[in-house]
Amino acid sequence: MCPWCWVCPFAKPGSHSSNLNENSLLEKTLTCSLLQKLTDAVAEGIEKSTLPPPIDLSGLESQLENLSKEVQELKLRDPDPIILEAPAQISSENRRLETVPKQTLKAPMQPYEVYKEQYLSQDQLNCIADLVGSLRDGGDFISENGHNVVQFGEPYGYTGSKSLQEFTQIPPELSPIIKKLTTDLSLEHEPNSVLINHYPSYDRLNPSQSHLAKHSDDEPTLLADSKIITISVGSTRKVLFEAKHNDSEKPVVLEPQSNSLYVMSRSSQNWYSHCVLQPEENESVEERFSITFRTLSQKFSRSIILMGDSNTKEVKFGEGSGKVGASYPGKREKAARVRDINPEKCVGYQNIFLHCGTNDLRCTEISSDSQIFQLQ
Ligand SMILES: O=C(O)CCC(=O)C(=O)O
Ligand SMILES: [Fe+2]
Repeated sequence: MCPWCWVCPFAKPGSHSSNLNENSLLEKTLTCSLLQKLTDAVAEGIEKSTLPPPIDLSGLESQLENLSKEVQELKLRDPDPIILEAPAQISSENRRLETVPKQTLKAPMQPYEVYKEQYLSQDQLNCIADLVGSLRDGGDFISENGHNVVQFGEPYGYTGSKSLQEFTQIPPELSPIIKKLTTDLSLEHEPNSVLINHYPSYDRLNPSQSHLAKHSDDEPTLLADSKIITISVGSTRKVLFEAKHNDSEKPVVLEPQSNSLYVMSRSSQNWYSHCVLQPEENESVEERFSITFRTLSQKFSRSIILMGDSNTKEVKFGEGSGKVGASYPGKREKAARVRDINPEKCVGYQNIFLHCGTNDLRCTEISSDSQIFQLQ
């Protein structure tokens, strides 16, 4: 690839636009050397001036040296390295370099936060069962890897999705359910996207594909602080949740009964994957429908979280004048110092801005302006 622009696959031609960049680079280099000369002159001036003797920084220097040593040791101390398969010619000494740190992050939450049986009234359940039955009979479902799907509302684009990515009206039968979910679960955002999964009946004589592959609902269009809600109708299946960063955490199995509800948070998707298991060979199960509700915004794929000290407080997210957010939805999280930054708060945002350092750089030993000159 072109080493000047890293885009075109050709060697640099004479008229390449990067010539322009090179010229400005040259100018900047000249400016830099001028600046360096100025800096040196100022430094020399300060040295010759009659300021009081400079503060002794040797203590600070040795502290820094110790800190560097500690960091170095910490890097080398790898309690249980995983040795990657090394080619035969690599000596055992070099194999130490071929290690990757073992990931044992503990999830700060459960894979799902609510499971409730007998959720809908009998009338509501009948109404939903009629709806999914008529969608199935009307040929509305499309076949995806292991099961069938139909989507309504904001289109949910995920890996392997075969649905048309266009808005379709949510069936009116689902509106009271969406209202009920929003109230019962005190949702911050009303779900605006419905994906119905159909898992066909299965038995040994009539075996069928009736499963959903391992995945996480972590698409960038899902609002970071939203929920993914599933209502089950029909026969039960096993939903398996597995921790993504901790092999020693036991998988969790949920068998959602007909007319049950389970709720996952958007953040739990970064810690757990889930799948619907294919029935066992000797099992005999009827069909199951899962009606899943999500809150999506196409703009959210440009979402921002801004973490920082009081200097960032004027940045207001949301719609309307003076607000960032019409195009770049997101939020500001206060983090006065580096240690206040909570990485878990960043989950689900596509752009993370950290504005920090000014409070951490505060130097309590400096009591007057004149002392500032002494810190070269
Ligand atoms: O059917 C279920 O319970 C799970 C559905 C699911 O994971 C999904 O639609 O993303
Ligand atoms: Fe899912």
